Amino acid sequence: MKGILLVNLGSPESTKPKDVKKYLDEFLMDPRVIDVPRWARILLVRGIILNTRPKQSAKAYAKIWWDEGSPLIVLSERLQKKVQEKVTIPVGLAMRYGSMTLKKGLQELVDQGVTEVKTIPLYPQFAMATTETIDVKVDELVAAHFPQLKITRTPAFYKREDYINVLSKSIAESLEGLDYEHLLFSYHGVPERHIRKSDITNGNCKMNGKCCFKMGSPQHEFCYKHQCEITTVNVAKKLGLKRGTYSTTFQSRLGFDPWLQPYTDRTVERMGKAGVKKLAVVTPAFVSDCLETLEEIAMEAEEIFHEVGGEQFTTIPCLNDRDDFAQVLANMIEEWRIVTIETAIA
Ligand SMILES: C=CC1=C(C)c2cc3[nH]c(cc4nc(cc5[nH]c(cc1n2)c(C)c5CCC(=O)O)C(CCC(=O)O)=C4C)c(C)c3C=C
Ligand SMILES: [Fe+2]
Ligand SMILES: [Fe+2]
Repeated sequence: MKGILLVNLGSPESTKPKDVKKYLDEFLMDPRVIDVPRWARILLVRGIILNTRPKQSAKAYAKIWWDEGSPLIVLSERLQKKVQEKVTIPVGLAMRYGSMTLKKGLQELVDQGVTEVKTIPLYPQFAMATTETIDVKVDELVAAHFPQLKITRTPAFYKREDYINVLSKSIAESLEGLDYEHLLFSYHGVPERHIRKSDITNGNCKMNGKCCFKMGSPQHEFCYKHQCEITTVNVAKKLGLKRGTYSTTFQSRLGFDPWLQPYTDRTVERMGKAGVKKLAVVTPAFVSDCLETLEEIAMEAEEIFHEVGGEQFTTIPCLNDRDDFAQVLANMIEEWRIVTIETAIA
């Protein structure tokens, strides 16, 4: 029997600094997130970051936490339920970090009689720190604990027409009747080094703003920057946005290395200073609202904008458990089910 495992990032168990520290330790010690030699990662993460960040992040989490728990987890669970209602095979949910482990997620499917699993990372764009780390961890778990289990990976879905339609519709709904001057597409950033490492053509991506807009290049299957830029282009096309009324930025940088630019916080500040009064922000790298959207954008970025003279700041919700987004995932599942049936018949 076939089954599905939806996978998201995960959150701390609670907003207590000790739980945030445990979560950040697992997350940041992942070599696909902080991609330096292990000794350097230990020094950086356990020697420096974890001494101060957990307290600071715990305060931020406390501002966005819900009675039911982490918004990211609660929203992922609601999405899983909706997807399950639309398909006939079991749909599980796991997190890459934290207590809802991939191992538990796979085990729950196996316990229901599943022998073939399609993993669906809940990230529209591929990144080494998201999709790749899930794929690699699943392979490790299968080799160690589920040798009979057949796994099918799911490529990033940023250019699927149904996804772009739903993302565009959600933006249009949020902006309906709203007067705004500029729409910012703010994606989670990654260090530029990650883009170079994922470049299967060895150095084709120059990150100079031109190569990532070209179509049909093999490296783009793994180029996070390309996939973010093209998500913006496709949505802008779908919504008929005029040039100059929208732009792409990258948020949440950590550390001192160069990350993808332009940075969201600096852009928001620059726009406010340049006289933009009404700004809207959408965050398409996140499927579920989380710390990075509810706090970093809807609170911090909004505050920056107001401080420099901005008047109206609108944060557009993520796709979360929208019915039409659950349908996009159900479409992906159904396509896989049908292709595998057809292959078996042939
Ligand atoms: C598109 C998705 C994400 C990418 C790419 C990504 C890369 C990345 N993140 C960090 C460091 C942190 N991220 C944190 C929170 C966080 N990150 C994502 C998604 C991506 N990260 C989400 C959905 C969240 C929110 C989780 C939640 O519980 O709500 C954090 C923790 C919070 C904080 O202390 O600021 C850190 C740290 C790196 C280093 C990185 C790429 C290398
Ligand atoms: Fe992150
Ligand atoms: Fe590029």
